[in-house]
Amino acid sequence: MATDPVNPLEKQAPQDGPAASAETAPGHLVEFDQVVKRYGDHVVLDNLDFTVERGQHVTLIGPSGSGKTTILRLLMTLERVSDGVIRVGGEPFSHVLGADGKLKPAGEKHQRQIRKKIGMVFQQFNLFPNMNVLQNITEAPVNVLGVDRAEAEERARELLELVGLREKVTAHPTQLSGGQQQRVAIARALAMRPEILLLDEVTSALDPELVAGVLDVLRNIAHTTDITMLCVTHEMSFARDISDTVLMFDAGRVVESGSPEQIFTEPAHERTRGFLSAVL
Ligand SMILES: Nc1ncnc2c1ncn2[C@@H]1O[C@H](COP(=O)(O)OP(=O)(O)OP(=O)(O)O)[C@@H](O)[C@H]1O
Repeated sequence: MATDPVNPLEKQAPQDGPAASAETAPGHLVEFDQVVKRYGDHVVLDNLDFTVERGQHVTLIGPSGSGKTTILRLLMTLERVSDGVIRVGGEPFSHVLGADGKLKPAGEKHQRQIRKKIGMVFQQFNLFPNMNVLQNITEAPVNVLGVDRAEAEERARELLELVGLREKVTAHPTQLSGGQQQRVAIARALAMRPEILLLDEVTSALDPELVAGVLDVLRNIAHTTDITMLCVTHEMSFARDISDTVLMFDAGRVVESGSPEQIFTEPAHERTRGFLSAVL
């Protein structure tokens, strides 16, 4: 499919299977419904409720250990809920509906199907060291989604343009700076045409002088595409720029949520005020 070279994310190709039906599914794109995550006796997420709407940019802020990364890891099925239900596109993600009408923990296959809607960029870029930039970006679309190679390469080039690395098509990861590698990782996540992009402290592992370039790329994506974003960041000015909603976490719960203006200018909760005064 031909895509607009300036904004390759604007037109999302229809996907196979459940993902296609989720395109039209009513309601929240992501829903955490009374989600509990425990490690032994340690309650990391405590009856957590929140929703993300299609096209919304939601940022999770809060002190270290408050559970932000765990939320993204649950969505990537790197962890399982201890209790409660996560829904994506209206479908239970962590559970399936049994013949008896009751929800039971979902199997790997169900989770993999729904996970196709989700792309994630981690702190560490984790590019394949033996592949060049183009191969890194096209590997999963071709081998996981079965996209035609020529089509995947055309899209990869458009995405490289979007992240400002058009001239690095044949470079290998070791020939790139950390910031450039992270921009390739962003392109790689977008190449899967996710409905939701998860960003987990994507600049934390970068040298300070490389942070701005990566954040500018993400600002551009946030402002010029309609992709849904769920972002964990310690970069407060970035959170302010891209978010529709900011969720302030403490001890596995949302203590306050609101627009960036509300949260950063007039935080209502004492815990938010304390956190912001420490980090701003
Ligand atoms: N595999 C694990 N086993 C035991 N405890 C864990 C595990 N993973 C995370 N935790 C604990 O869960 C809590 C929440 O961790 P999480 O990484 O979600 O916090 P966070 O808010 O993202 O913190 P940070 O801002 O430092 O990344 C922490 O107390 C952490 O030690």
